[in-house]
Amino acid sequence: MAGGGGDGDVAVDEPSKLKLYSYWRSSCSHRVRIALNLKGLCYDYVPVNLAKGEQYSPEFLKLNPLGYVPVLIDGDIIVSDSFAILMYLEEKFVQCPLLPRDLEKRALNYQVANIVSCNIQPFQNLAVLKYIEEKVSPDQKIPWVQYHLRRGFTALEELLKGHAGRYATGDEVYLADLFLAPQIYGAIKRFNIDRTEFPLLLRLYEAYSELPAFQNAMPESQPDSPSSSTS
Ligand SMILES: N[C@@H](CCC(=O)N[C@@H](CS)C(=O)NCC(=O)O)C(=O)O
Repeated sequence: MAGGGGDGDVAVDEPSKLKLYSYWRSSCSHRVRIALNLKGLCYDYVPVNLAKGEQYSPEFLKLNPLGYVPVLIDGDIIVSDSFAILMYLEEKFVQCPLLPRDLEKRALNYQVANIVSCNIQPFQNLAVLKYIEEKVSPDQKIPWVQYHLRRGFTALEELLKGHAGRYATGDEVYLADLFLAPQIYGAIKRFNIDRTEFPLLLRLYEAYSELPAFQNAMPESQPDSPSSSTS
């Protein structure tokens, strides 16, 4: 409750704190964590352990019937899917815009976001990898992800080479960067893509690693990370 002081004061409800259901290694949660940090928004971190199947608990399925993180709670409002969450945050909190005013650049940001979220990330999802492990072969899991990563990254290098500045679409951080940083991180750390194969993406990744909003969103910095000092 805010307010207080004189007898005539009326208690006013404070805006409720944002809550993010997240998993430390989830690239989709990672995108949202970067946006929350960039916009300077405090939030409560609610871990959902995907490795233990907590995404399928009845409580979590009430929030997102698909059983995926991230989910953002803002008071009575529940938003799932990272793209929807990012657009929600963008419209509600105007500071540090995630979309450039220039229409062509804006379209490019949407395009990069969709390449990552539709043509790369779904192929490495836990449920998909489990399916390949069981129905195809455990040995095929990593080559499968690497194939789709290489295909997507090759397109992204080509697409961005005429537009990138310090960041993906110029010298300011925008939506495209929020999708690229977690995806490049995963490609290097989890799926052993050779850093030298994609020089432009590697250069962007190095630029992100200097920004506090990106550093604090890293998987290792999350409370549920096995390497976190707070977990
Ligand atoms: N389009 C959704 C995809 C969400 C998604 O795939 N989340 C993954 C983690 S990055 C997940 O929860 N996977 C759980 C599973 O595969 O069981 C988004 O962008 O939020």
